[in-house]
Amino acid sequence: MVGTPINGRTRPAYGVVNGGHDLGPSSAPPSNAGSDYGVIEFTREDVEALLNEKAKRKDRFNYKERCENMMDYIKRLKVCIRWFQDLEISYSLEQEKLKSSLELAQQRCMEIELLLKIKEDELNSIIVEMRRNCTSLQEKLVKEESEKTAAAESLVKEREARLNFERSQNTLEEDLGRAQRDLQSANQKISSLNDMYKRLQDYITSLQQYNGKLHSELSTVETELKRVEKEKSAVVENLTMLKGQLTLSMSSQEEATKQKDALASEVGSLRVELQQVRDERDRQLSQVQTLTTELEKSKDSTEKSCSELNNLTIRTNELEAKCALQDERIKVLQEKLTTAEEKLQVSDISANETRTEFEGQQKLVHELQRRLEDAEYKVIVGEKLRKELHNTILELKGNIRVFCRVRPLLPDEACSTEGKVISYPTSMEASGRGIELTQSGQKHSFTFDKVFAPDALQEEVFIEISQLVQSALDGYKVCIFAYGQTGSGKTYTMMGRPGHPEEKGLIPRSLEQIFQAKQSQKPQGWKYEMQVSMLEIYNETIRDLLSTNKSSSDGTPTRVENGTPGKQYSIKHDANGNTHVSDLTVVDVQSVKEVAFLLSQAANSRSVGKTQMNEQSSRSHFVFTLRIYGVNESTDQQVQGILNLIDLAGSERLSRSGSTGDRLKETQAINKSLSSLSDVIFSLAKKEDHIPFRNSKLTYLLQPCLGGDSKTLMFVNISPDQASAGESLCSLRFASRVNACEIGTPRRHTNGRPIESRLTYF
Ligand SMILES: Nc1ncnc2c1ncn2[C@@H]1O[C@H](COP(=O)(O)OP(=O)(O)OP(=O)(O)O)[C@@H](O)[C@H]1O
Repeated sequence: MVGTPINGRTRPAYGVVNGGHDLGPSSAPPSNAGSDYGVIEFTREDVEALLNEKAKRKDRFNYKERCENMMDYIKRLKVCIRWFQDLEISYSLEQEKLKSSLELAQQRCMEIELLLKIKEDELNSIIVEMRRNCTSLQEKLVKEESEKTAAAESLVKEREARLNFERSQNTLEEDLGRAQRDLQSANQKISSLNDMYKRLQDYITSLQQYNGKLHSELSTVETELKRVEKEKSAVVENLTMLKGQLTLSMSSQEEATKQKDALASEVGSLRVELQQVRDERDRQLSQVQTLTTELEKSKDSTEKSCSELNNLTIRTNELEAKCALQDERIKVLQEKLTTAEEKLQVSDISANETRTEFEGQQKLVHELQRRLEDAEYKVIVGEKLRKELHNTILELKGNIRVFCRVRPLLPDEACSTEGKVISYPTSMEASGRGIELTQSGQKHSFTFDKVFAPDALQEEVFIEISQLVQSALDGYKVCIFAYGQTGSGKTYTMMGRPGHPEEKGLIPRSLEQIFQAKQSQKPQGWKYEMQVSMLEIYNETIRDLLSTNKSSSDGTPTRVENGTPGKQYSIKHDANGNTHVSDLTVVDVQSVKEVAFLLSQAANSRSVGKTQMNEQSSRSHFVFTLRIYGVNESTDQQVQGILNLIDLAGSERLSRSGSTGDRLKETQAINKSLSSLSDVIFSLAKKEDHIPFRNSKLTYLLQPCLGGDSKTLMFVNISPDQASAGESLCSLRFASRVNACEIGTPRRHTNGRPIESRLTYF
């Protein structure tokens, strides 16, 4: 029997006992059997070794040994039995152990099965859960996938957007770069502008210096001019004397020339005569010769003709005598000719002398005239340059220009016995620009851009503003307004005296200049369109002076209601600084005549009335606007200019004017609007943040001229009489404030068509 492995070990093989005989005494117990037989390993090899031993010892069998061996063998068998018994016990123990462990294992198995079941249930539930999860996950997955697709799409979009963004970022970066470059260039420009500003300031200073120099040059030129004029008068005197001498010498020269001509003709005739005599003589001589030859021939041939010969001799003698006589005559004539020729030479010399003297004098006169013209030209050029520089300085400064005009004393004022109120400084600096007003013994001095004394003619005044008027044609906004106390000459300055063409004012003269320029610029391709509007502000209400829609008079003999009754004309300024007055009549004009007609129509419609201060006092502010639109067809240039000419109502003191009723209301409205004007001017002069343009219709209308980019000129009209000294001083003070106002640099308007032709640009 072969043992089966238990617990990894080979089970011991039990010896086979064949009736007790088969087992010899040599059969020894297993070698490894312990004395205590605790655990004995009795393997198959041990059994086989025992059997082999038995076989070997068969031959040498003997009983004793066999007994001993048997005994030994039995002993060993006993040991083996005991071992087997122990083994059995241990096996049973083991078996029990195994049983118990099997039971335990079974229990464990059951437990495990139970556990497994639980686990299976758990697993099932988990699986169910998992399936559910799986389904939800699948749903989620589907959702996720759709989301993913959406996300992918949005990613694509995002990418595109990102690309776009990157592109826009790039463009933005480029823009940024450009902007930075622009900024840099702007900074450079700013710095260059600053430099330019500094340079301009230097230029202004140098211009001022130059102006001063020009003034001094002007004075030297003037002294030079005076000297030249003196020289001129001396030269003119000299010239007159020389002219007398020249006339004398010319007459004597003429006589001598006549004598010479007579002598020359006499000499000519004598020469002809002499020639004739010579020819006669030659003819006679040839005759004599032929006769002599004939005579000799006839001498030889015949003596018959002695008588003939005698005759011939006589004739010959006669002819010879004649010849001698003629020779003498020739000699006399030749002498005469020589003396005549000598005389002629003398008269030629004297004529030459006179001519050279005359030519010398003429040269001197020409030289002096040229010098005079040069000096005059220099004076004109110097004055023009001074004006231009002055204008440039003012334009650079951006100031409102102020001209002061003092009117002459009126007949009822002339009787004033008190001292002179107005005087004019004669110093070089202030000449033509300064004015002094004396009030209560105190002298107040003012300087303006130009001061016109009472004797200044309308034409002289206009010459000073003609350049400014021209600017309107060149595309500038120009505003000229007259300010002053009532009766100080504002209307006279702006409109002139009606019915006296030589005293016409700035408005008609400006229009003449503009229309002349319009004509003269035609050959250069310029075409102009002009529009006129006229309004007045009466008692803070705008009235359209060109409106054909008039109602009847309001009771005042000279005042007529204009425009639609009760119509409110509103003033608006657009972004370009143009002013629009709603519904105002705008008339296209082609000639001065048309404008003159409109002016007379407006003058008839104006609010004027008699006051204590002025027989014909303007009771409103009059605003004349000429809008000019020019286009050059050859160069495609466009200009848009505006000329505003304003005759303000006169300021007056209620105490002096003695106004009542309507006049009082008018006076109050006038004073209020003029006081708003002075508020605006003061705010501008102080460079305040808020300028109260809206405080009156007048200031709101004038806003672009006072606070914008137009070329503005104010006339301050002054009355020279003693009684008006207070008002004159106020006007002068106000004017000097105006003069100090900076309104910005005038800007030329060179593009864009005046589309809204029915609106008034101011
Ligand atoms: N430079 C001048 N030469 C001659 N006369 C003048 C001059 N200036 C004004 N006058 C005369 O003075 C008078 C008053 O002038 P004007 O009417 O122009 O004053 P005004 O300032 O317009 O007055 P108001 O504000 O009351 O209308 C008129 O008779 C006018 O002819």
